[in-house]
Amino acid sequence: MKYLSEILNGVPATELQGADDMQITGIVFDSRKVVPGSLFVAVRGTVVDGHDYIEQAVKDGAAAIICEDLPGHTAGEVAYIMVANSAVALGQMAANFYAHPSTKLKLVGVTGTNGKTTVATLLYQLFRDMGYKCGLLSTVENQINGNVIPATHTTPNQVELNSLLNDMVNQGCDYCFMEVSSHAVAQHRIEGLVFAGAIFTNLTHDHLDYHKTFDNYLKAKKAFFDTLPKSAFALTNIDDKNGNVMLQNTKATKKSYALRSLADFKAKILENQFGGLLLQIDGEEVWFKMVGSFNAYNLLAVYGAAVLLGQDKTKVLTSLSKLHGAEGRFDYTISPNKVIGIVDYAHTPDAVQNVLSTIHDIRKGTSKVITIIGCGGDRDKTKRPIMAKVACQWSDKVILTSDNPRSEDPEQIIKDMEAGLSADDKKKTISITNRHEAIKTACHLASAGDIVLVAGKGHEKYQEIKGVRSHFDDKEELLNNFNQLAQ
Ligand SMILES: CC(=O)N[C@H]1[C@@H](OP(=O)(O)OP(=O)(O)OC[C@H]2O[C@@H](n3ccc(=O)[nH]c3=O)[C@H](O)[C@@H]2O)O[C@H](CO)[C@@H](O)[C@@H]1O[C@H](C)C(=O)N[C@@H](C)C(=O)N[C@H](CCC(=O)O)C(=O)O
Ligand SMILES: Nc1ncnc2c1ncn2[C@@H]1O[C@H](COP(=O)(O)OP(=O)(O)OP(=O)(O)O)[C@@H](O)[C@H]1O
Ligand SMILES: N[C@H](CCC[C@H](N)C(=O)O)C(=O)O
Ligand SMILES: [Mg+2]
Repeated sequence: MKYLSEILNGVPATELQGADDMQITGIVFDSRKVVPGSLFVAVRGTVVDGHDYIEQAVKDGAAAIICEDLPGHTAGEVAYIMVANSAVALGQMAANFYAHPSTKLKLVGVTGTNGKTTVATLLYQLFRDMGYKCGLLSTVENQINGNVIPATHTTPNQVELNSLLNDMVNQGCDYCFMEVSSHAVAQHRIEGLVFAGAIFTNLTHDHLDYHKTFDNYLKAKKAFFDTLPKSAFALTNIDDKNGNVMLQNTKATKKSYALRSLADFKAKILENQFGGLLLQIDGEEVWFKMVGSFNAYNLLAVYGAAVLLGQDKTKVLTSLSKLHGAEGRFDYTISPNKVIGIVDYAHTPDAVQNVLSTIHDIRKGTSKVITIIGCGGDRDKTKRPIMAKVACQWSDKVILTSDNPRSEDPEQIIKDMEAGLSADDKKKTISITNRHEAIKTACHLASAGDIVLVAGKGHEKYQEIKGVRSHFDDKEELLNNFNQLAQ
């Protein structure tokens, strides 16, 4: 319980109707979750407008309403507070409600198209290995000192975020490492948080369904850096063509990392093989368990952030060299028949290209690469033909299949992918809508030494078809097929 006046502290309200000395049981932005005493925040969404549910919220006992426009009919006993942007106010109020937990630990956010989960997870594992209490907010899962709290989003909403940070503070965490998705920035989910540092990984094609243009997508990422405080660090990948843009208007201390350009943190790849990466970082030669040049960037970002957080360089490198990163990222296994299976979360054109070029660089001369790939439904349609094309460019055989068609027709998604293929590409492509059958077929086609890449779902444990999620696990499917073929 908190007084409404405390929750409204620092929130620029344009108009207040009613009293602000009432007690609030909780902040909700979904009318279906209103209970007596709730503060209901009407947010304009991508599907509906929360303002249309104000009356329902009042009927269900909401004590106060935050809105951008006053409803035509207002109830006398309810307080109505008008703000310029409800989502912004929601962030500020959630931070007030939980007494600003982000200021009671060191909060580091990671943004970029690819690598967020990997970098945030490595930082979490690293700092725990170095003896700190830590929290993690990621696509795969949220964690507090090793306890798992399931995640529904890459970046939680304003209320959940502050509630989780508050739990971390209560459990003595020194650090929280979190992913900051572009959706989260655009929807103001991080409003009201105070960051100790921000990391930019890269920016390539994704989410144009939501942001409409690449420029809007870039601006969403940049907005995160623009709002950092002076006390924070802003660490950017200067090899990325938009790396510098992130630093343009930030008040934070500007730092960079790179493999190719001049930077504050530099690394060089000495060896890249299935066993891991040998990197020269800051003059030290170190073996890491992570595979692929893209992971050299991730490791370097983690190293740079750890040093900027005041950690000892040698201690960081020693710990980091033992870590495996996040589940379902370049996760490889060798079958009894000597086929190499790789499960990876590549679901953007750039990630597919990175993972396949890594496989290309480190495979043995005669091995064939068989790629199983699909594209998500209700997501950016423009990446579909490109992902299929990239998969064909870098594979000997490609099986197009389903990856969470959601509300869309899976066959149509595959057709959208096929549209990117030339006649030659089509010769090495098969389309099998059922992902289980697609993985089975790939395993049957593979011989000793060949590589089967199952792309796009990584750690996910479900397949969502027509809004229904059923259990599905790429790694499990791969292992079952490998074992059956060995009998
Ligand atoms: C496109 C998108 O990002 N949508 C998010 C958004 O929902 P929305 O704008 O569609 O909401 P809406 O349905 O229009 O409703 C508007 C408002 O009315 C309210 N409402 C609605 C119905 C009702 O009966 N009563 C009521 O009060 C809703 O609670 C909401 O506040 O705000 C919701 C609350 O925070 C999110 O749960 C929801 O995430 C959806 C489920 C989603 O799938 N998001 C994905 C795309 C996403 O956010 N992904 C990124 C990662 C992407 C990446 O980097 O790869 C993430 O951070 O997870
Ligand atoms: N630094 C990187 N550059 C390019 N590709 C990468 C990089 N790191 C990882 N990838 C590729 O992207 C995939 C997703 O990685 P990861 O889960 O770390 O990214 P993410 O940014 O968290 O993704 P999401 O937006 O879905 O949360 C990996 O499985 C790999 O194929
Ligand atoms: N965070 C990404 C994950 C995509 C993963 C892929 N398996 C899919 O379902 O499209 C998104 O929600 O767009
Ligand atoms: Mg992620």
